Amino acid sequence: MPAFPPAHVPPGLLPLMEAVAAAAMTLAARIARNGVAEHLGAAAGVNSDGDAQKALDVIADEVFLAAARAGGVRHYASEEQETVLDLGAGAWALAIDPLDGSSNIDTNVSVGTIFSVYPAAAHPEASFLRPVAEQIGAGYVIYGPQVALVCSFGQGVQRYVLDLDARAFVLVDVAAAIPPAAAEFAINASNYRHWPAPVRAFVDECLAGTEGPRARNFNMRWIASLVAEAHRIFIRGGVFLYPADGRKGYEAGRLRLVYECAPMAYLAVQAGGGATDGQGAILDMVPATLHQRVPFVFGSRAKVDRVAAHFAGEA
Ligand SMILES: O=P(O)(O)OC[C@H]1O[C@](O)(COP(=O)(O)O)[C@@H](O)[C@@H]1O
Ligand SMILES: [Mg+2]
Ligand SMILES: [Mg+2]
Repeated sequence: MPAFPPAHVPPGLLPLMEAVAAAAMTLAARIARNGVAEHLGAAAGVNSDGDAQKALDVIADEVFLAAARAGGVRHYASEEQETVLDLGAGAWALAIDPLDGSSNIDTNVSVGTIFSVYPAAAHPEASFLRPVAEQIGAGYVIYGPQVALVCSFGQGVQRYVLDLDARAFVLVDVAAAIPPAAAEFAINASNYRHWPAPVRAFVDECLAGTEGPRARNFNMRWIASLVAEAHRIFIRGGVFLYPADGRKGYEAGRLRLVYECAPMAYLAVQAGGGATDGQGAILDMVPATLHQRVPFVFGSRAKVDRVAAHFAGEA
């Protein structure tokens, strides 16, 4: 049994997906033993973007860099690396957030890996500073009670679950779809006072419930792991928001376009959902810099449209 079922992967990308699946299994096993022989939440420095790194951020980057080499990747762009690494040979460019949700490592809450694939360009930076619509695949791994890999190569979204006994991912949903509407929203509400008016207006109308303009009650969630929020949204719908806000350093939100928002947007759109920065579709963007941040809203189509309508002054 192969580590990754080949049926829905373009043949040229199969070595990469097998390497990614093997890396995910390696990482999942280490995460499951956190605290036994090593402390994965230990401070490990600061990355080029000024984010504090944990031991697991660095380990995950090493594990996926090795997978990239094995999987035919020429250009490797990681949230944990300052510049694009040129691996010398290979046809692909891989953008990766090796470990998403770092603040949750020691709390035994789901963390993940997010990745995006492009054909390699002639120069390392050109592989990623291009229209994000040129992605040819994207996916994430969630290390949760269950390890799952959700990915798309332009023919809908497939969901795979890790069978620990077989040491292989098994296809469980060939056409994962985000329910078009749902009564859940996810945002870090502690930043309410810093949000722009359209985000406050959207959240206010959700909080007003049956007495408000939406005439229904909503539930709120915040896990502080983008991958975990995404997985819930892919299973039962809802919307995720990490807007720009008034805090220093949050002028464009927190999440990175190349490593987080572009792949999630690709998956969301392939699953029938939407993704916007409030003003325009994420999939229409062209990153100006590798570590660029953007405000990010994605999930069920109707809810994303509602947020966009607030930004347009049409709600
Ligand atoms: O702590 P905050 O501001 O709520 O931010 C949480 C967000 O930051 C992230 O952890 C950023 O990702 P990293 O852990 O890869 O830096 C997201 O997964 C999550 O949605
Ligand atoms: Mg992240
Ligand atoms: Mg990360």
